[in-house]
Amino acid sequence: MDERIRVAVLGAGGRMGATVAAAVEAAPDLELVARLDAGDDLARVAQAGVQVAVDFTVPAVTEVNVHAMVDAGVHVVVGTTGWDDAALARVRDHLADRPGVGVLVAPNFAIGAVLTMAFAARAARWFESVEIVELHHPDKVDAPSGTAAHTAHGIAQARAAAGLGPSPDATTQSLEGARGALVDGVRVHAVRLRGLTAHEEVLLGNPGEQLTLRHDSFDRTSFMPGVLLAVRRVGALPGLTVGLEHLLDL
Ligand SMILES: NC(=O)C1=CN([C@@H]2O[C@H](COP(=O)(O)OP(=O)(O)OC[C@H]3O[C@@H](n4cnc5c(N)ncnc54)[C@H](OP(=O)(O)O)[C@@H]3O)[C@@H](O)[C@H]2O)C=CC1
Ligand SMILES: O=C(O)C1=N[C@H](C(=O)O)C[C@H](O)C1
Repeated sequence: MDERIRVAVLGAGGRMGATVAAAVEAAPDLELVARLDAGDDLARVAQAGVQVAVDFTVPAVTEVNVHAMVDAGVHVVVGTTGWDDAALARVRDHLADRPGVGVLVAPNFAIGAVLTMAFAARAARWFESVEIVELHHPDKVDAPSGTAAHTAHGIAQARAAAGLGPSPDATTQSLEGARGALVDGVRVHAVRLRGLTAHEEVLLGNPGEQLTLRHDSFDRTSFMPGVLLAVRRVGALPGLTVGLEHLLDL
């Protein structure tokens, strides 16, 4: 009997979807049984006997896809960005009615990026100032990146737990946007530049010193070990899991 996990890729024609499809095809314990793109009927997933669907689509459709997969009893690994607390809460509620089904949403599957987020949260309480710069290819549709938002969230939680207020900033006059966007009270700056793939810097400052944490994804293959790990593990993680860090024993 074939024991391979039956996988579907949603957004299979996209930059990430095509890379994931190739990685699944190359994995001996996984079987790619469906590739879907915009306009394809999601019912094809259930018809193909899919066990795990991987969603790398666009922020506007990813939540609809996840609810459809959960209704079909299919576990889901989500890399698409654009998720906010309200959307995650709706998925959590939905999963309460579907015991045994797992959904894992991760803003970044690159191991180094996950570690950068963890290190940033760990370091945050020791620094007076912090700002995030994320740098991406210019075909990206959302800003700031999901990774930067997740990084800011972890830093904000750590600073709040340590009783730290906002980073000092005497700016009273500025052009709109010059100081970036505030995400959970943390300044985030988004760069879009041809030649880049996916990069992030976390700048932490104290009087007389600075710590810079930087991660670079030079190629989309950097995300594949994390995606495949999630595909293999999501079936044993009922309910909603947010972030690959929960699978890395950090
Ligand atoms: N978590 C992580 O580690 C990473 C996350 N990402 C995120 O993944 C997402 C995709 O990125 P990327 O691959 O670069 O984007 P692309 O635009 O290259 O790919 C998106 C794909 O989704 C397709 N699509 C659109 N609507 C649907 C639908 N309803 N059902 C199925 N497919 C659909 C698009 O088709 P069409 O073009 O025909 O509309 C396109 O092929 C983004 O949110 C990005 O931020 C990216 C890299 C890593
Ligand atoms: O669109 C991308 O390319 C990426 N998107 C994710 C994000 O928004 O954080 C992950 C990675 O940065 C690449």
